[in-house]
Amino acid sequence: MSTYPSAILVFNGKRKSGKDFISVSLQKRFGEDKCAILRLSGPLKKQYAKEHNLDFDKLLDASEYKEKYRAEMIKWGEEKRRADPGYFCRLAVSEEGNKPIWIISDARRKSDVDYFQKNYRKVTQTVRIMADENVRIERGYQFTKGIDDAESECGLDIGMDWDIVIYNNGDNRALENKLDLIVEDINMKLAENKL
Ligand SMILES: Nc1ncnc2c1ncn2[C@@H]1O[C@H](COP(=O)(O)OP(=O)(O)OP(=O)(O)O)[C@@H](O)[C@H]1O
Repeated sequence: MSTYPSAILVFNGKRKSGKDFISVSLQKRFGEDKCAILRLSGPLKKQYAKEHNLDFDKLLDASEYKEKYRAEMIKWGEEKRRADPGYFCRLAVSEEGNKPIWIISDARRKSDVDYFQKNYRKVTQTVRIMADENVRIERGYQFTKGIDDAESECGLDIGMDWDIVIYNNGDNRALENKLDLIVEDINMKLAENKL
């Protein structure tokens, strides 16, 4: 079940830039009762598993199973999106969108951003998480051909005008200040009915 949200943050960032870490930090600040994290990759995996008779739980963890199907699953996802660009966004919203604030933790394509900007224009803000490559490597990133050079990882690297940019290079005090400001701004706008 979903309700019309009061505020949406649509996140994008390279692998291991800290999208999940920051989503959870922000959710804690807003309160879990008010803020939901919507992962677009969740419904993709669920649908893929369903249509291909696979074990959904194994697809979600970092097992060999996931690696085996990853490339095939990306291709399948692209085809679904081509036919219906909002397909996975709609599924994510219908499963998790029952709290007033949504964090979309993993927008990967222009069509993902478009979906929220088009359907929830007034309440949507786009957020780019930035981290240097050496920091991402320390967090476990390893360039993988066919994945890190594919549209699913690079589709939003250029041509976007982000509402908010968050730097996550290890200075956690600066990060916390930034997250506090984001939460303050949204809470203030909500209180003033500006969102
Ligand atoms: N500011 C931070 N302080 C401490 N640890 C961090 C910070 N940012 C990220 N990490 C850690 O780095 C690792 C990668 O971060 P995270 O999973 O959030 O990245 P991601 O962008 O969601 O990655 P992926 O695209 O692969 O899902 C995690 O173990 C996370 O806990």
